[in-house]
Amino acid sequence: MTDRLVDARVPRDLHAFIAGLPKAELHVHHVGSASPRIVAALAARHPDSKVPTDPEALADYFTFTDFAHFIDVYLSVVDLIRTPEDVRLLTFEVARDLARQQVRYAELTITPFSSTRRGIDEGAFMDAIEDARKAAEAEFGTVLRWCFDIPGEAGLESAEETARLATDDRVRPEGLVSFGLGGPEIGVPRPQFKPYFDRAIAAGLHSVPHAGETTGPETVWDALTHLRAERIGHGTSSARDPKLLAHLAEHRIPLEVCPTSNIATRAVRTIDEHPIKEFAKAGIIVTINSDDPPMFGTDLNNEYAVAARLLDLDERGLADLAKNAVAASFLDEPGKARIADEIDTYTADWLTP
Ligand SMILES: Nc1ncnc2c1ncn2[C@@H]1O[C@H](CCC(=O)c2cccc(C(=O)O)c2)[C@@H](O)[C@H]1O
Ligand SMILES: [Zn+2]
Repeated sequence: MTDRLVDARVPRDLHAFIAGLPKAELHVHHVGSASPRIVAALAARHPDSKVPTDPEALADYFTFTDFAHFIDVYLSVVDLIRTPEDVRLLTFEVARDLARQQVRYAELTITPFSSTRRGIDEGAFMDAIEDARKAAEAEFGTVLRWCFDIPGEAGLESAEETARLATDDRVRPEGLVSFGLGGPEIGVPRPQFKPYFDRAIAAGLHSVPHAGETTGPETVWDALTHLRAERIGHGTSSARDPKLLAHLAEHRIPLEVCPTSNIATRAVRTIDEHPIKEFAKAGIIVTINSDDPPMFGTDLNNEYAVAARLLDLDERGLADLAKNAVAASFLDEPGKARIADEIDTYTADWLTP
């Protein structure tokens, strides 16, 4: 973690505990994870790009006026990924950044439609992510799995293409575990995506749409009812609907909470107004995630520090948060047990005088 990311209101020893804590990341975007180092490597290959490579200029470039502005900037980074070798580099280097934070398991949200529509061959794209996944697991020990998401604003054509790539046995990659829906929510009603989620679920994939990030709780209800969501990406506006909070708690639907993201995209005004505490109080399974970490000037460790402050957690509370993510993941049971044991051993050792 760089110093820029150290929340001074969290004690240093808690930062150190978080830095070494084995973790699972359930909500992080592939392209949105391109660090300045990765952006510079890609921009060197494609010098006509408008994305700045100097870290200071990049930090400015990654300051957003609203959600629509964020998506515009996001798509300019998507434009940097033009070849299967770019895809492989991005994926492998993202795994390196996760491994450095002791992330043992990550579900990476990938938008294959954005790459295939830009002319990358679908088979070569799948080979690139799978090759990087296997190489990363061998080199770093970090297990990667994929969530393919529909960029909803790109229309039903993108839904059809994403569903095809996720369900056709000849193309779908081995590491694919779930199906999602991202991008702006305003003007992009969730129910229209039901047939595509039905196909993905029938093919054995888990349903993990974004909902309630930039619109109200009704979008979360829609994601539950029409898309059969098993976890909700963000779900921030659920806090405005007590019945929904009770439903999420009762049905054990975890929220993928990304606190700093919500401030950076201006979905929430200030970090102290973030509803994470209401979620925890309502008995909802809260998981902590980073979304698009370099774009939001954060990383997963910093998100745990933010959560520690907002939820007033000590080491045991942080270990429980990390175990929430492991339990809510789509890893197999032996894999989950292995990481949960590692979290317990690490925490017990840390707390032993
Ligand atoms: N916080 C976030 N909340 C929601 N989504 C987020 C977040 N962070 C990252 N994303 C990603 O942004 C993509 C958006 C891409 C998109 O809208 C679009 C529209 C039209 C054309 C094209 C194209 O590619 O040509 C793409 C989503 O698919 C999602 O994976
Ligand atoms: Zn997201």
